[in-house]
Amino acid sequence: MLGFIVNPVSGNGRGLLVWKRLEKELERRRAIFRVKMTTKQGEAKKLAVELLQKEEVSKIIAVGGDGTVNEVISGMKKANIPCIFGHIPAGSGNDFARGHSLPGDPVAALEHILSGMEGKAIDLFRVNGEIAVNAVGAGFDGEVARVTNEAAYKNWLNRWRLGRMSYIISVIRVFLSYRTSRVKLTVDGKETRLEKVWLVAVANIPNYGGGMLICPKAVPDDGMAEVCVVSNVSKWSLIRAFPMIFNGSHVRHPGVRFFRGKQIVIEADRELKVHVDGEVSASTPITVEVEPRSQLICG
Ligand SMILES: Nc1ncnc2c1ncn2[C@@H]1O[C@H](COP(=O)(O)OP(=O)(O)OP(=O)(O)O)[C@@H](O)[C@H]1O
Repeated sequence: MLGFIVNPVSGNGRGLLVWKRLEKELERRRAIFRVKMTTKQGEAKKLAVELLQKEEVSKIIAVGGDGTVNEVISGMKKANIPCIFGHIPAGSGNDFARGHSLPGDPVAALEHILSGMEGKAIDLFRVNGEIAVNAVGAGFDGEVARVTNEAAYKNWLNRWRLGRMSYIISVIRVFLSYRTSRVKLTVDGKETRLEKVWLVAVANIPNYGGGMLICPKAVPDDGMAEVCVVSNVSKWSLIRAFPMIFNGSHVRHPGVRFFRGKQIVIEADRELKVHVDGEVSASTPITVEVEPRSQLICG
């Protein structure tokens, strides 16, 4: 049996519309399924645990965006009952879907899940005990995630289906006031001292923040995390270089450095906000550990 967890508010309401289409399609195919709708933040994790413990599901499918993907996989790991994860993208960013080349159209994505193929194993990260599926970011982008979450304009813009706009406003607000920091980065025991750091991103897939290619060489099943550091760049040089991140050409910029490893420790001279798959959850210091090929996905 298939278990669906739907975030109806993902993608500014797209989650619910996508589910209505899928429900019709599942009924037409006489598929046997259970569905659970989230009613608040964080609930998808609990629902995944319930589906695994109380129903005999062979696959759990998250309908929503990257926040929902994170919560559902976190629940699956918490329940510790092996099960294949499937995803139907209905969020605003959908980095997981892009990073794993999943179909964007909901019915095509369902077809893909129903096709019965064996799951493929992907790496997960553990960040101070919590699960990360796509990426973790400390510094500038952690602060952007915090400001967006707390902003009064977020709900207002969401109501008008302009969720992306609130993110852009937050980027500009944080950019104007952001102070860089000193960071000690330890990758598999090897320390590097970094000055004037804007951000440290640790990625499992190349895609980031809904369309950026922060770590173009990240591979989701190689047992390694790819680390991108942006440091020693002035504000104006950063503005000029920013568009390069959309096609991955920032890799040649002198202010951008990459590292790779299985265990990444980020410490800073002040507390830096950290986002995990786009949701603010921690502050530095953090330890990111790769859990190699620890989740099966329909991919
Ligand atoms: N019923 C609900 N009401 C309010 N928030 C919810 C509800 N259900 C889930 N959430 C929260 O909505 C947030 C956003 O969900 P999600 O990330 O799936 O969508 P998105 O932000 O539109 O997409 P993306 O992350 O791909 O940009 C998550 O933090 C989740 O916990």
